[in-house]
Order: sequence, then structure tokens, then C-alpha cells
Amino acid sequence: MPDEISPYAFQHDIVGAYYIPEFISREEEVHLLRKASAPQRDIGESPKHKWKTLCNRRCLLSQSGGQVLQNTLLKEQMPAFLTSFPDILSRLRGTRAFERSPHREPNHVILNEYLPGQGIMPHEDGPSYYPVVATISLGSHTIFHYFRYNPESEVMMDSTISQQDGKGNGRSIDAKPVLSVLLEPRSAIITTDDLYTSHLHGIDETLSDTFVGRGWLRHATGEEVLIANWQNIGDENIHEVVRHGGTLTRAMRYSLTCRDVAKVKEAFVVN
Ligand SMILES: O=C(O)CCC(=O)C(=O)O
Ligand SMILES: [Fe+2]
Repeated sequence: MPDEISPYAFQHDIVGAYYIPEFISREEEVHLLRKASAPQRDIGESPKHKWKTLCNRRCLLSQSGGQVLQNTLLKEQMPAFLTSFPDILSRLRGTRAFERSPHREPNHVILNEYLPGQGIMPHEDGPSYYPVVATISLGSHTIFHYFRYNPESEVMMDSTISQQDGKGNGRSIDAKPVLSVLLEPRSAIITTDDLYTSHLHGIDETLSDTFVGRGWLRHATGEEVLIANWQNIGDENIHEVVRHGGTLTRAMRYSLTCRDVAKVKEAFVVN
């Protein structure tokens, strides 16, 4: 990864995650939240940026930059709210995380909406995208877990989840995360390398997150898991709870997931 992004790596065994607190300002967050939470007026007003509900995700989703069909982006113009204030795309270019991606910047952005208690099942983002994704959080913290598949020969008693891998093969997943990260509102997390290509990621469906101190989270599996970036947390209140123990309540959260689709086809526009 280029120098710009390497200071945002944090201590853990697997390479490929970079956490940037305060990637956008509070003022920018308020502005984006207003856009995101008024889908009829802003993002959802044109048929191109319609909200969809995905049953396995239990979140609303709006795609910008176009639809991805058969690994190909049917290109449309990015809505102004992503390129004006704040200019998220040029800020992401500045991290140089997309330096080696085909278009050297994201050309596809998905807006997800999570009510408190909603999450997203462990999944891979798949082969349509170049293996780097930047996720910007708005409105609430959340906990992002990365998982690994169980090795073929290994039968794990606690692996309660299974999922199709990138090649469409059903595989079981180790329920204990290999890496857990706290995403603060206004932060960006960049996932790449091995974490993108051979791991899954997901968010538990929970209304709150309880910490026992020094970065340890009480996880749904009953085990305690360490929040790998707990010493990089910028918000004083959140840091205090994670450091000394306590509970953080989840609020409505929006995320912008920004990726580069290699194959692009100009969409045919009929006026
Ligand atoms: O909302 C998030 O932080 C993650 C969303 C995600 O994993 C996805 O859209 O593929
Ligand atoms: Fe994802």
C-alpha cells in the first residue's frame, strides 16, 4: 500500500485493513445524513438511484455510478452529493488506496441503511470489484467483523454459519471473527489484500455493544474478542467506553461502500 495510507494500518495478524477516523467532518456528516435519509427527494428521486431492500442484508441499498450486472458496471453519472460537498471521490483518491485499481478511483458506490438492531450476514463482496473497498460510516458506530472459512477438512462445532464463497461453493464459516474493528461515525475503513480476497465480513444484528475494558468486546458467540483498532479511536466518549468498559447503543447508521468495477459498459440513455 502507498505511504499515504500505511499510517492507518493497525496492529493485527492479517494485512489489508486501514482505519481512518474523522475521514469526513461533522458538518459534512450532517449534510450527507440529510441527503441519505431523504431518499425520495435526493438519492432515490431518479429511477437510477432507487432504494432496494435485499432480504439477506436487511438494509436498504441505493447504487450510484450504475448497476452491476454480470460483473459489468452499466455506467451512469455519480450523483452530485458524492462529488461536491464533500468530494468523497477525490478524498479517496488522496489516500491512494485505489492507486492500482483499473480506474484508480471508485466508480461504484452503494449506500446502505441500517436501523438499530440490523446488520449484514458474513459475505464476500465478490469478483466484480477490484479487491479494495472503502466504507464510510455515518450516524452511528458499528462493529465490523472479518471471518475466515473453515479449512475443508476441519469440522468445527461452533461454525453455525455457511456461505457460498467467491466461486459459488458452499463452505462453512468459523463463527469466531479473525479480526474485529470498531467503525466510528465519520470514519473510513479500507479493506484490501487477503482480507478482501479470502475472508468474509459482516455486522452482528444487535442493538448495543458491550465492552469489558482495554478494547475487549463481549461477542455474540459468548467469547470476548479484541477490537483491533481500539487504540486508534478518535471520539473521546467512544474511546472511554472501549477502554474502561460499558455499553454503546447503536443508532441509525448509513454506510457508503466505494469500489472500482473493472468492466464498464456505457449505459444506453434514451431521452
Ligand atoms: O455497511 C457496511 O459497513 C458494510 C456493507 C457491506 O459489506 C457491503 O455493502 O458489501
Ligand atoms: Fe460487503
